[in-house]
Amino acid sequence: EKQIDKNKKLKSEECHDLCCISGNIASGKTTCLEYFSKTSDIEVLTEPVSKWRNVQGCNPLGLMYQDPSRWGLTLQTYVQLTMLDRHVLPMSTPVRMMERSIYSAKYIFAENLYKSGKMPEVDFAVLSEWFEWIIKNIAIPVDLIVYLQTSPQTCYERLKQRCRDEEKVIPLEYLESIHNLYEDWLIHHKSFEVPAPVLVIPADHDLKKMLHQYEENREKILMAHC
Ligand SMILES: Nc1ncnc2c1ncn2[C@@H]1O[C@H](COP(=O)(O)OP(=O)(O)O)[C@@H](O)[C@H]1O
Ligand SMILES: Cc1cn([C@H]2C[C@H](O)[C@@H](COP(=O)(O)O)O2)c(=O)[nH]c1=O
Repeated sequence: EKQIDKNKKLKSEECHDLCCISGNIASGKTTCLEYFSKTSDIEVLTEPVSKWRNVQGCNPLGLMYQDPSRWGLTLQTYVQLTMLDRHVLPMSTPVRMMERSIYSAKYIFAENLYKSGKMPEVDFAVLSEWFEWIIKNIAIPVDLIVYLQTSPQTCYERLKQRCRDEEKVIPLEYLESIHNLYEDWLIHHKSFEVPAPVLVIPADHDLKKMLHQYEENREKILMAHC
């Protein structure tokens, strides 16, 4: 009976659900979103990486990896803007799945640049003031964070296999830092406030096992808010 109620609610206009798929670089977020995009009544928003690689003919992602101290703020400001743009898009389906969020851009990537000494204090202060203003003045509801939990080594192998030009300079240590920041935030609750409940999915497995796990968690993911 509870199940029928949930299904009714899912179909009704009132029930909207935003689920953010989070995890390290090359952890399998896009692959996960592609899988769920085959479900009807779900809107899937992947990260606008193509914009980060090409804004009016410039490539802030590539520039950041070449010279993080000079271009970190430029990239993170643009990431913050494009994430915000995604968050405020009116929802046209009962469920939206989105790759990462404005929170992970700030709490993981900007934080990593700053903590590793690659973002100057003044840049981090300006970015932080922008971020604080946004989350104070604009509603950014998130109902569930799905954390694809991988080892940095797995991501390193998948990253090499995907072979994005800009990312060829990424060493394993970079993925380890990102991993530790994710773990401190979403698992150990040691750093920043977590804006929604977290569903942890172990994601070192092969694709077949991953798809099986997505099926097992389908209801939790798609009905987080209902
Ligand atoms: N479970 C998996 N096992 C092996 N390779 C995978 C798996 N999931 C994704 N991949 C591959 O790893 C690379 C990164 O996956 P992707 O979904 O683009 O990650 P993300 O969006 O998190 O950066 C891609 O080449 C993808 O085909
Ligand atoms: C959110 C965010 C991302 N990046 C970088 C990290 C990766 O190189 C790409 C995103 O790729 P993924 O395969 O989807 O993880 O963008 C960044 O530098 N800063 C950020 O805030």
